Amino acid sequence: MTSTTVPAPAAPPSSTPTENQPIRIGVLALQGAFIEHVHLLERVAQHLSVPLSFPLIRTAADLDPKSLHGLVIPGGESTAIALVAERSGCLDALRTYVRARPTWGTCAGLILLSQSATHAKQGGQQLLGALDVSVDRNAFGRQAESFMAPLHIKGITDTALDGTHVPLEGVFIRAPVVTTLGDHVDVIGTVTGPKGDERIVAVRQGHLLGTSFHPELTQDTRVHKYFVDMVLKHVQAAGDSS
Ligand SMILES: NC(=O)CC[C@H](N)C(=O)O
Repeated sequence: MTSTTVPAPAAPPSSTPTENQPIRIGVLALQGAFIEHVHLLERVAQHLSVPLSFPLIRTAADLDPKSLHGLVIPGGESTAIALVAERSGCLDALRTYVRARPTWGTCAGLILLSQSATHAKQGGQQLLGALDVSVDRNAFGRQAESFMAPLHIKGITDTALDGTHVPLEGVFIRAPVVTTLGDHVDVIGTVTGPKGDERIVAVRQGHLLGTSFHPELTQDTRVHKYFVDMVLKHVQAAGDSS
């Protein structure tokens, strides 16, 4: 496993029970835009006093819930990620992991986390099934119909320190939308699509986060900070950093 560690800057001791052990947030690196997530997470880590590391996750052994505190499943192609996961023998470990620890799926990652997906390939597409939603894959059309749109996400400030309004920039590339929701799923973001209709593009279900856009392709670290905070709170609540 490749690992990137960002040393914590000299700062007052944190209340997080890390005992100098880094909190490890993995990025699934089977296919897709994984390294971009590592870069944004590293930028978030530079502003925190807690030591964090961001291992690239490729095997079942990498997915030990005792030593991996959170996981990002990147965008890419959900069928390809599922296929590689199956062939490399980590699909079941992923299924177990995402039920236990904070996991954020972006775009293809959201599709993988969900319980069902339309436009799944004939013969079925392997999903992790932890997030109680159905998604419509490629709901906005093909690659050429990719678009950017301003977004507001519940729980993420869109007011800058000087009081100006700075919405997140949503990058949608062959993006899915959430079409049905289980009782425990909160809608935290919608977007007005190119055809003027309001679509669900960000959801939260306890320790799971799903976004159909790509914050890792922008310079804005707010969604990554939101997820890091989710992981830190989960570690604190569980007292399981060792
Ligand atoms: N940018 C993306 O991750 C696209 C996901 C793609 N629509 C899929 O089905 O996997």
